[in-house]
Amino acid sequence: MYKKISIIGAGGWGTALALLLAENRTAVRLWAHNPEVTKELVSQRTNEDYLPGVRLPPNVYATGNLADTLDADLMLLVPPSKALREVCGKLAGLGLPKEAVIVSCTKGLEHDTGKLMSEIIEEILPENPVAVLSGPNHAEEVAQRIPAAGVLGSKSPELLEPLQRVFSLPTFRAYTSDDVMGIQLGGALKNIFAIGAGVSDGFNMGDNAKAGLVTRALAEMMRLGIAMGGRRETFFGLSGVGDLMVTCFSRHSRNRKVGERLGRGESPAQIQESMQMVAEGIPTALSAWQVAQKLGIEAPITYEIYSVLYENKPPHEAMWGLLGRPPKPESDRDHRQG
Ligand SMILES: NC(=O)c1ccc[n+]([C@@H]2O[C@H](COP(=O)([O-])OP(=O)(O)OC[C@H]3O[C@@H](n4cnc5c(N)ncnc54)[C@H](O)[C@@H]3O)[C@@H](O)[C@H]2O)c1
Ligand SMILES: O=P(O)(O)OC[C@H](O)CO
Repeated sequence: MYKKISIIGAGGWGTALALLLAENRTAVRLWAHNPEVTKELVSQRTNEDYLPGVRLPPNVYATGNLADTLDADLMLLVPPSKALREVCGKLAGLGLPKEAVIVSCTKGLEHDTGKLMSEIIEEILPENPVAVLSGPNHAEEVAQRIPAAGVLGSKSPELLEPLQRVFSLPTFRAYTSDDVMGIQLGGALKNIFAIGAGVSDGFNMGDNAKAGLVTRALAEMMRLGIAMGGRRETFFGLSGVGDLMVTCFSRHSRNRKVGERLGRGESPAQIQESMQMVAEGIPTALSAWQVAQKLGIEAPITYEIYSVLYENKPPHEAMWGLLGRPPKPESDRDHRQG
């Protein structure tokens, strides 16, 4: 069992994971990027801006000094995806021991390279064993010990059993998989579709429209995800359809809320300026559209969300763009075409 756990990133998810893993009575170090957050975590034991209503237990030590986190046998990386490369670079520069097992809990796809988080970690910290955690896990519920399930993935099977033991807690059920790409692709791509589901909510379009959109989103997630190296069955699991459902339907989802605000008439710039928390669907829409073009995969929902976010396309035009596509069979004979 891991004895020294460090969590890099004290946003909502990093903080919820600290509360969860502290139940094992293990020492947990929680690193915050923002000095104000560190101050509050240390002095008040709370994180009101990112995860209101929780209190850190005594075995969680908050720090703003990354060097304090290096003495760890298990390190969870939970920064926003756009900061992961920078965080890994800092850990490498500080000499993170190569024995430390790294678990990426971040959901995203890098701009221009199209790399998943595990690929960035392996590039910068090539000697550390790497795993990922994904699934339908809103921090707000996990922190309140409302039951949830997630999936741990690694290419190294020997990592999975000890990780599963650490993450198996009374209110958290951890599954395992060797499809590291598929798990991360589900977790990254669903955020784009949750923005679309939110637009549908913002338009008050009704339950039929949203169910239709989310179902076609699953087909698109699979087309793109399989072309990028994920396995078909993984997209029917917790990190695929499971996370797609929770993010498209939950009142907690930041991505769904971004879409809802777009549907109600706010601009992408207005929304981003007023949002402190990360909505990964915004950067991922650009990365995924870049990848879809490169691989020649038809990705109409991704394209419409990308156009709304990056090309000032009005959301109602995006919606009509999707409804007005040429008729086609429901199942894709050629998985590249939508
Ligand atoms: N919140 C959830 O329910 C949840 C659940 C599963 C996965 N995730 C994923 O976890 C990742 C983090 O999300 P979150 O919800 O914890 O974020 P958040 O929006 O709650 O907080 C973002 C955090 O990132 C920090 N940050 C900003 N710039 C940084 C930088 N350059 N370097 C390091 N840290 C920086 C901020 O200070 C803040 O603490 C995302 O990829 C998200 O998709 C979130
Ligand atoms: O609040 P969101 O939209 O960032 O989603 C958080 C998690 O990824 C849900 O599993």
